[in-house]
Amino acid sequence: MNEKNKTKIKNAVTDIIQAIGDDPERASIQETPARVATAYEEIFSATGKKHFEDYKIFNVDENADMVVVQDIPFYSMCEHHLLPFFGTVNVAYIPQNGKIIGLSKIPRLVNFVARRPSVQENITVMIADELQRILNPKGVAVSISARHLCMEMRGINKSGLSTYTNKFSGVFSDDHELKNEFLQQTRQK
Ligand SMILES: Nc1nc2c(ncn2[C@@H]2O[C@H](COP(=O)(O)OP(=O)(O)OP(=O)(O)O)[C@@H](O)[C@H]2O)c(=O)[nH]1
Ligand SMILES: [Zn+2]
Repeated sequence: MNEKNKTKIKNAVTDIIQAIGDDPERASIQETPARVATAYEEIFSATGKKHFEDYKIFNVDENADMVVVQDIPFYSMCEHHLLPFFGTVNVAYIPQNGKIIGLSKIPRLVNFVARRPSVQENITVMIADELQRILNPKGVAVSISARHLCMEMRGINKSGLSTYTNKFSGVFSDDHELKNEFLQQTRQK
């Protein structure tokens, strides 16, 4: 993020502090607008970026049946209230022609997708679509369990609700046994 946009965030946060009835000059919050700008720079770092680029493809002789990376933590911000939603993601794919990706790149892909204002459904689909684009595997499965603070600390005010979303493509959408194997292995609480 460039300095001009960080300054915009700082000024906006100063206005918000004033509008909620606090004093931006109060000693302990004087640095808050700058802190929020730095935090937003990180939290929203992938805003507007369409494609994940930070990966290498490896070729192996034998195809694994199913590669699963489970319980990947994520944090995002809902695009309706700019409040956090967070939880865990499970990602599976079935390689094609021995094409695989470094395992660490899957949590990196999750971060890439999450670091923008979004909704849970879009994050779920975007992770699946990016993996499909990168590897052209036989199939991709993504499931997300998340808590939404906009439902917990305001509005409906219901604590502890979990929202579950799934996206299946390729063989995972055609083969019910495979889909169930994924869902059983990754069963989310
Ligand atoms: N489908 C979906 N909805 C979401 C997500 N995050 C937040 N929402 C919902 O987005 C909706 C926005 O609805 P609005 O009626 O425009 O906003 P609101 O008046 O603040 O709604 P309440 O939260 O019901 O008070 C709410 O129902 C939220 O619960 C998400 O990831 N997916
Ligand atoms: Zn919300």
